[in-house]
Amino acid sequence: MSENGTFPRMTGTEFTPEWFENVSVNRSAAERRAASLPGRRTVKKDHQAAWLARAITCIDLTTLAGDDTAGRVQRLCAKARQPLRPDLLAALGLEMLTVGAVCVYPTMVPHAVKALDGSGIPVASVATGFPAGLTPLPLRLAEIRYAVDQGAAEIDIVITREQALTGNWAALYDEIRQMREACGDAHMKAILATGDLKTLTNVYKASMVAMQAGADFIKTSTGKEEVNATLPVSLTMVRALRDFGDRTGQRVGFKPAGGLKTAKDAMNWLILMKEEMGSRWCMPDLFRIGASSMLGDIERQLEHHVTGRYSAANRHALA
Ligand SMILES: O=C[C@H](O)COP(=O)(O)O
Repeated sequence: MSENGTFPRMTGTEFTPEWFENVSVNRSAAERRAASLPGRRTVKKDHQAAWLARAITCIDLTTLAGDDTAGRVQRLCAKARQPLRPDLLAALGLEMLTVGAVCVYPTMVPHAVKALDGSGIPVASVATGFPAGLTPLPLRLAEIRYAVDQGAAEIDIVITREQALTGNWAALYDEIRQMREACGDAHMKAILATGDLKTLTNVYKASMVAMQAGADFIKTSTGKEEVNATLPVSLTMVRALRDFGDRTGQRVGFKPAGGLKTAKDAMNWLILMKEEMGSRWCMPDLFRIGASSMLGDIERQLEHHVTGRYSAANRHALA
């Protein structure tokens, strides 16, 4: 949440290709900078438990599987309400901790809304023909409206990769703008599916177009591409959102997602955000981690911090 206690919606800008058309991202420089991040001491070791607790508050706890059921979603929501065992929470000196959101497919939204009632945890829904985004645009827009009607407060849309791959940036802008309208008051996260975009230059340009079209967050991946969230891609997107913020004063959030499974991943991405954007971007209104199976490892690491022992991984099996 922002300082005034609300989640401000982004307005975006007119389509402004001058802000990105001549940009070229140097891959080896991005890779070098990304490789240096995990070793940095930005987040001190002594404070790691606090940072891991912070990471939990930024997780979009996710299930996006073909065999999802109401029961699985209910169990996930119970975990979202109480992501850490009460004894660990108490040992860390925390009274309460919840995840950032629960992220599900559209038909699972009503189950999640019901299970999270009264918790203040928002339900996020993927939409727009997730993960490929290749259903006709009117159907993709209708899917957004359906999910919002069912109670989703956040919508994770996917972009049409073809428009990025062919440099049809105006068409990409128009499409995302329509999705933005369809979201109404719901927050929109734009998934770029960066593993499909071939170059970091495309990643930068697609990020800029999504933000101009009014995305509240830019998100790396669906979790279904061959390559999902990586640090060089994330660095490129974060630089784009920093440039966008410098030009417009708008604060867009960032969501890495896909293949992030460990407490170490959480720390690496928090270090990236802190180094590139400052502590303000390490809060759930501006940073989320999309993950179906990271929470268990964070819980294990926090248990080790508190008790000096690791318990078996299957004690923290869910999420
Ligand atoms: O949006 C979140 C991702 O789909 C989660 O991907 P994951 O299952 O690899 O954690």
